[in-house]
Amino acid sequence: MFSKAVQQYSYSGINAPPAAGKKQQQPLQTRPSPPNLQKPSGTTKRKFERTISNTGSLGALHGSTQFLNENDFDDDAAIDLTVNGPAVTYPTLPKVSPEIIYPSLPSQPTDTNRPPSSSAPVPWSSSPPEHHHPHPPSKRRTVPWLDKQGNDKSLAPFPSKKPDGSPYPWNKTASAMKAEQRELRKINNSRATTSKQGDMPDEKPAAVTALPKIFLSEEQKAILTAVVDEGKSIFFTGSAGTGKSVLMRSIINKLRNKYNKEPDRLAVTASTGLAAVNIDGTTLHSFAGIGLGKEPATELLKKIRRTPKTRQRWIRTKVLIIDEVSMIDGDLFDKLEQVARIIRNNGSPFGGIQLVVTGDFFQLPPVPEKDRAAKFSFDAATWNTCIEHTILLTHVFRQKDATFAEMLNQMRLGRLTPASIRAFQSLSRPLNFTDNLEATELFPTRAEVDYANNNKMKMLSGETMTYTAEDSGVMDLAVRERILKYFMAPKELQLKKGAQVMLIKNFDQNLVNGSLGKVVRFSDLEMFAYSKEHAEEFDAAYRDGRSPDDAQFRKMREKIHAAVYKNGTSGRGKLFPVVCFQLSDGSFREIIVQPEEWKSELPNGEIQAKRQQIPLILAWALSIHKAQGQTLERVKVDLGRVFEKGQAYVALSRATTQQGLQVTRFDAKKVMVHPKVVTFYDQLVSISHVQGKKGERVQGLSASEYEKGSVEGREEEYDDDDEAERLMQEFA
Ligand SMILES: Nc1ncnc2c1ncn2[C@@H]1O[C@H](COP(=O)(O)OP(=O)(O)OP(=O)(O)O)[C@@H](O)[C@H]1O
Ligand SMILES: [Mg+2]
Repeated sequence: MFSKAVQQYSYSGINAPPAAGKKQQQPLQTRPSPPNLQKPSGTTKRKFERTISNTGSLGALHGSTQFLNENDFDDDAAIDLTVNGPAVTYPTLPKVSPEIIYPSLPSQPTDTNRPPSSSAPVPWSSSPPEHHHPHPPSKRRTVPWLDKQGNDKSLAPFPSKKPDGSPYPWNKTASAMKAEQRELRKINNSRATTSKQGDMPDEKPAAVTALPKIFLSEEQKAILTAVVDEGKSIFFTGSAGTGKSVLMRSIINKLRNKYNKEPDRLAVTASTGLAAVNIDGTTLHSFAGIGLGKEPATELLKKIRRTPKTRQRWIRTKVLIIDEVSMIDGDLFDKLEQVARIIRNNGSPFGGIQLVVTGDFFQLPPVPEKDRAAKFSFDAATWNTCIEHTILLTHVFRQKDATFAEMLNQMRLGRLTPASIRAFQSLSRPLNFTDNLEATELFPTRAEVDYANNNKMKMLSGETMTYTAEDSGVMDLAVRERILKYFMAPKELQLKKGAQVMLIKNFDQNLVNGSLGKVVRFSDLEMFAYSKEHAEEFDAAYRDGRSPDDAQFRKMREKIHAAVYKNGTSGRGKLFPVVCFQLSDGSFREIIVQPEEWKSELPNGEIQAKRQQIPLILAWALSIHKAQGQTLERVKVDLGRVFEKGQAYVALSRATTQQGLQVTRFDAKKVMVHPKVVTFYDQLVSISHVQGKKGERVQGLSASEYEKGSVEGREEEYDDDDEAERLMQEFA
């Protein structure tokens, strides 16, 4: 590689600046390196040269000397040049003066019968005789490669066996080599099988924000092409589990690549802070710089114009992503559309910005205004002009069981048949799992969630480990805190051995956001690595139930400690939770969980807030708000508590199977669907196929029943996560 570099750059002579008053030497011609260099016959070989201007006597000395590059002899061919055309004449260098007188060296005895140098060493030295040691050492110096008889050991044949008699690898017979390869293959296979049984590969799986390798369906690919290649403004929707989020992550990845030279051309936003952090984006309010966005568009315009950064953001944006659009109010949509046209001085819909919007209007509705009913985005006056294509994803991935998917779809549309109602009511039986991992219970409010988790933690003995998040971002701490408030990862995470936890980051194909597990111990990385390499020995010493003061086990643990901290470092590394996760295929995997990062980022890359925290939350209980978008193998819902429209469907549609779902107090009246949403989707697809069997009346609500829909007296318990949303929007 170097010779190539030399090849490329060997023409640009490096001329030191001339000494003051001296004329700049003509720089050597810098020429493009010729495509190929041949070694000419008979022409002068020129080495890679570097001329140094002569400054002063030392410089004069140097000046007359052609320094060749230290690697010059690496590969002559790479350096030799074809110097076609007239030989280059070089200016004759000035005579070096004054003459350099070298010190004369003492003459050496010229005795001709001097013994050959290869014979035993003669004590010759360049220092004058008088400097010689009066009593030369009696013992002759030994030369490492000569043996006692003075024979050169390096020429002796290499021993075929190691001192312990075993053959050197290169001296192995073919059959010995084969046996060794068989042995190695056996070890690797056994290691592979143990990892299949759920042991974690040693290295920590780096968490990924995009979902692990998932092959998009034809429907998903068609939307991806329309957005990324054709630049269409698309709204894609579908029932829970139809792959909207997976597709949105793929679209964001592709668009981030497309605009990687101008990242501020792509704005990644979502209606809620939680959904925004899930896609490393920011909230729509924050992107727009409109605060809560309650004022009329003219006021919002003033607000935006007062902040050049925000105005610039509007002008630079080419593609605006909006995830979980169902919570965006229709009036706000219209105001933003008007702002876009005016700020960008562009009369096209949304000021010419390409919109990529997804969500499910049957799930969480817009946060209702105090003084008026919520207005869906599709009710916005400008929705139909801004959205060129609306595409419905129909293939449900989350639920493999078609009957269960149908039940959920009827619930989504508010058209439950009596059979489906009976089926849901039959799911009130308790769930029994043998691996002491309980179902995660979903509650409408955070207070109920904290109460349930804390109760469970109190029942665990053992020490509490507290992990405090490392936060960074905008300087204004109040603003930063408001954003961090809606991060899934908590500021303080308290864990105990035996705690039920949920992974809140995608690690790989099997360990994803939503995977459920139990904390089995706390360990530093060295000890964890040892426990993987010496699983049996470690398990025997540390398995549960081994009383710590049992001498036998104490000895085993001391031996392991000595092996792990062999260089005497008593200082154990930081302790992290070791969690045994249950995978979707029923197997288990044990990993050590280290801190991961979440951030809320503006299109220009400005980090509003960033959090480093262990990617786990307590998972005996979870709020429906936080469960939005999650896929859960084991889930419990008390429908008697649910009061917000769409929440029942959001809660139950997290489950992947009926076996993993427990529903108590199922009441079809709680299934509240806004008739406008039904009409909107009717236009997308005839929903006749979900009508009940001939003559069966399907359960549904009229518009008035829907408006009355919220259960009396429970509004005050609004999930304070939504309060956080409201607050967060204030931040914007
Ligand atoms: N093309 C695909 N191939 C295989 N699995 C997929 C595919 N797309 C999505 N999935 C899986 O289906 C489940 C649901 O996907 P995703 O969360 O994207 O659905 P969603 O429509 O966003 O659901 P929700 O409305 O609840 O947010 C996930 O477990 C995901 O891994
Ligand atoms: Mg989703």
